[in-house]
Amino acid sequence: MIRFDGAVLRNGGFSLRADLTVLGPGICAIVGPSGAGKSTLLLALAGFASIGAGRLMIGEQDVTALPPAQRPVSVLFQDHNLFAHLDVAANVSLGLRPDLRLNAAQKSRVQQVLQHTGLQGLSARKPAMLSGGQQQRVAIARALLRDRPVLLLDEAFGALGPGLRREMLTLVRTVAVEQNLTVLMVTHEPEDARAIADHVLFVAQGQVHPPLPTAEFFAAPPRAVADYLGLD
Ligand SMILES: Nc1ncnc2c1ncn2[C@@H]1O[C@H](COP(=O)(O)OP(=O)(O)OP(=O)(O)O)[C@@H](O)[C@H]1O
Repeated sequence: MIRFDGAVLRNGGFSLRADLTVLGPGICAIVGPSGAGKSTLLLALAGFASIGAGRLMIGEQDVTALPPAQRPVSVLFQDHNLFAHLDVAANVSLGLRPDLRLNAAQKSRVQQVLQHTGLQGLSARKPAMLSGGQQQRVAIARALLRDRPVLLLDEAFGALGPGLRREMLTLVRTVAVEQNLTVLMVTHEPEDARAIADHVLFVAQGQVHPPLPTAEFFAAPPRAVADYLGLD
């Protein structure tokens, strides 16, 4: 469970009000107009944007003042930040140990995750020898190894074609269910939300609106959402 209590999220001169609960585990899509504050919301969850008032709870923990590395959160941005000089296995292993000194059990977990993300045959390749989708899978594999209960995706699949995009969404869904994750996923594609989200959360007009069940969000959208979706 994620809860913002009367929170004001700050990103430079921009501020965003948030007073809501996201129930987990499950997938919550974040939609809204460009510049509304969707990334700011994820940055605040990850600890990279400050919370100027109120508080943020993740599970039973008040994380309002916790630095990013100590939060129970892993983040995947569109720019997947792989290290060019490290092969796939090493890039993924960074999720477990930044110094790459893995014991046998940890090495076997890396192999498991590589298999799960369909990368087992590619573990010795450097990122430059991978397709965009394969690179994104490496980034997902690394995020999954971090074993944090909350996964944040910021337009993580925006650069992929429709087939790969669907494949990645399915992978996220599968892994979220298997690992009991709470996933918050910013997307510009309402179809992504329809495809895998349990809830949809709308960000607009300086405010994060409470999440609605996906079917309800699309079937009976509030006025501002209908405008955003281009419905009459
Ligand atoms: N470092 C910053 N300093 C000042 N203002 C910022 C900073 N980063 C973002 N902003 C502003 O904060 C507002 C929210 O930005 P944010 O990136 O959260 O929106 P978004 O909904 O994710 O947008 P998009 O869909 O276009 O990616 C925007 O008006 C943006 O110009």
